[in-house]
Amino acid sequence: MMGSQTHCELHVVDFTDEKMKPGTDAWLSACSVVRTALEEHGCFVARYDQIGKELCDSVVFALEELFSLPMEIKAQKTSDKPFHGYLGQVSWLPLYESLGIDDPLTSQGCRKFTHIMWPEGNDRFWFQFPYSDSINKYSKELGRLDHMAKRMVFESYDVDMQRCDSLIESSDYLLRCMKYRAPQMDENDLGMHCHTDLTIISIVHQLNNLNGLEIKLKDGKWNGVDASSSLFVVMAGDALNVWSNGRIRACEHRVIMNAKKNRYTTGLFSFNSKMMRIPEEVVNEQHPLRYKPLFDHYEYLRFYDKEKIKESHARIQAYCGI
Ligand SMILES: O=C(O)CCC(=O)C(=O)O
Ligand SMILES: [Fe+2]
Repeated sequence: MMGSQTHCELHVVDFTDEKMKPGTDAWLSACSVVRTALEEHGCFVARYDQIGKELCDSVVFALEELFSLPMEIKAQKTSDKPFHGYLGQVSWLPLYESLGIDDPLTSQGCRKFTHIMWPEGNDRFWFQFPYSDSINKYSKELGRLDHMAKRMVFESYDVDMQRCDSLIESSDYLLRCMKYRAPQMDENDLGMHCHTDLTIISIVHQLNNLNGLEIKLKDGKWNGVDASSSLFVVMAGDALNVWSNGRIRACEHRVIMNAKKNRYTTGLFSFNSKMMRIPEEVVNEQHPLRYKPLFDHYEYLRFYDKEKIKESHARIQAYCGI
């Protein structure tokens, strides 16, 4: 599965630009790039330097410790929602392991997770120098990027900013932490099969600078994304496809493990805790209403759990198509 290119075919939005604030020309033109990118490929690459190498290193160190815990301990992180708990030792994804941290933008969320992994009250790992609060700090910065991306999407379709604020306020977050070990001689290089996420937006970061994430472009070609501490892939999930009345594509992506070392990635996943309504601004003559106008995100997750429909279009259509 060789031959994918770097991120050059994907749209890049530069959040390191000081002028990137609502109301500026830089912001306005970014809004239009974001909309084009999401309609074409379901994602864009964000250049964002608020996290920095040092914080990344400390999160990598934290994940190394976390995944080196015994399997029985990791398996204690369970959840009634798909992909929120521990996943590992999956026969068809032998390289892959993941753990979800609920509510990672708050220090209580991070602490609660710590207590599941270290029930003796071993806060040493999270709260002592040099990793003190690093996961929380890291997640909060990703959260800021998530909010900016959502504002840009709403603005690009001329949807009221108050409705964006209320969507953001009712967003639940999950930090998925992932580890892929290097394949052995007799194993293939598939880290994660092609899929779309069930989220509103997922922000994926190749944390320890090892490539592997590939995006399926509009024309069906696979496009690799360069790993860097300052590059983040902002992907539309199924719920954003529904919100946009099908105009934004849910991003199809996969992971090919060509690294010889353990690869660590994170994804900040957002879900809507309240009913989401398709805004009338995205419905018009050329784009007649495709889905039932009220979308219950957690019911959709339960539907996925029950029906296990792999293909994104078929899944969304079966759940809320009209
Ligand atoms: O690890 C990656 O690069 C992507 C992971 C992913 O797609 C997911 O967890 O949904
Ligand atoms: Fe994904």
